[in-house]
Amino acid sequence: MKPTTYKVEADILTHDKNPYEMVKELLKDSISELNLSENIYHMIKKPMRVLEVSLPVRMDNGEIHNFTGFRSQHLDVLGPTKGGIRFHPGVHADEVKALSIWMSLKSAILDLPLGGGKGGVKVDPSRLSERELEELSRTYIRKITPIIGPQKDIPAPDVNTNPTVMGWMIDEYDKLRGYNIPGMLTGKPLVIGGSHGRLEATGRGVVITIREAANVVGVQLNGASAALQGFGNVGSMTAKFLHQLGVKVVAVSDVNGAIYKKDGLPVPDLIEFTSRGKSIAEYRKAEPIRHEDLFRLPVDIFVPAAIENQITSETATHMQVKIVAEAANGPTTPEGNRILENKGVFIIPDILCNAGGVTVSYFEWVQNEMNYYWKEEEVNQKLEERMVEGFYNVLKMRDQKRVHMRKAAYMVGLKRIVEAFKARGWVKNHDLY
Ligand SMILES: NC(=O)C1=CN([C@@H]2O[C@H](COP(=O)(O)OP(=O)(O)OC[C@H]3O[C@@H](n4cnc5c(N)ncnc54)[C@H](O)[C@@H]3O)[C@@H](O)[C@H]2O)C=CC1
Ligand SMILES: O=C(O)CCC(=O)C(=O)O
Repeated sequence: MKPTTYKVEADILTHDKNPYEMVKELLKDSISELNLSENIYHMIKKPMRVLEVSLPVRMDNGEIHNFTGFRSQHLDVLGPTKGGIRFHPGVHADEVKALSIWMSLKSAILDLPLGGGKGGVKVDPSRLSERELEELSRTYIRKITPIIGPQKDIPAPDVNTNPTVMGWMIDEYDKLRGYNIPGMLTGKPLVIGGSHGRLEATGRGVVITIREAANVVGVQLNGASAALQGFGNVGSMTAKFLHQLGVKVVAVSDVNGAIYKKDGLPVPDLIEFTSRGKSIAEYRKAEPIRHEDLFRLPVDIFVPAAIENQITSETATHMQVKIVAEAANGPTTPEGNRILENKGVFIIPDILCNAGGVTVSYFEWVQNEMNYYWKEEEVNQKLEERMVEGFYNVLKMRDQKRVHMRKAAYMVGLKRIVEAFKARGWVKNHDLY
């Protein structure tokens, strides 16, 4: 029976797990490592604009439920702000603020002419009918229309949103504007201006960074083992490309359960299974394990591909891995990070690791703007070049400054942003040191 109340989880905002507090600490540290003044921290710590919207939706039972949504636009010094929209019960203002800051850094590391934005609606979409979901998606885009646009702020998919949702959203925007504006959001279905390769892009980019990290660490990928948390767009595509490189994906999970197979899961079969709307917990060709066991497996590569705050002081203590590839945004708490760094784990930080998504979104937007479309090989080749260049820019910073990969990634992103501040005259030389 359909629930008639739409109660969502309480905010879990202890200070050390609040992603906005986490990202501010990291910004402060990295700015000081670059010997830049606190002026830069003060300019960058707050999003330039955060909009909160009320989203009344008539539910199938006739009642009106008023959901809450947000859009945070962090910084447009490098170009229009850009970033996904998530539908999740845990969405809150500080989460979208942090996610928008990560988007600014991500685009800066990959040398994209974009700033950072992010949006979200506090909702459990699994409780909505398709009609309710469509109405919510259209209502959300109407409410944020005054602040978005192809030269202002360009949304895209994130957790629990996908090309179908993007299709409804762009249709609503086009109706309001009176003509079609394909570059207004990315991650669209191909037939209405999406890009080849966008669906796979984040996972493909994650695996490019894993391949390069494996070279640095000395892990032979053919025959190596991996465990993944989350099997949605990013997790499943990461599994697919790891499998293609000969990596044994021994364990995966989703929100409902986790499974294990010592000799490696049949990844293509699992992707086919979950694409039919089934959950990992229902897959019978592998052994069910507990969520927490996923973190205890001795594997070469661990990929968090779900939500924030999963690698914590509790879980990191048990991890026995060589590489952590942060496919999710903000999956590691500061304490979890310290534990992994002390163990000598090579961490590919989120703002580098998962940047393939926004990179191909940028390519989609470019194709929309010129109204000329590339073949998939061209998109993938351009993605490969950007990811490899981003990876080695961060590695170089790590080696020059003798810092860990996360701080190095922040430093690469911040350096570019500060250059843009200078170029626009937002800061003068005396503000910098
Ligand atoms: N979709 C994209 O292009 C990009 C996504 N990301 C990040 O990647 C992560 C995953 O995003 P998507 O794959 O797009 O979302 P999705 O909605 O397609 O999949 C999320 C997956 O995580 C699972 N999950 C949620 N909570 C979990 C938990 N507590 N334990 C285990 N599994 C859990 C869900 O069941 C689902 O399998 C997010 O952090 C997102 O911000 C980052 C860059 C781009
Ligand atoms: O594709 C995009 O524009 C944004 C993807 C995103 O939300 C992310 O990288 O976290």
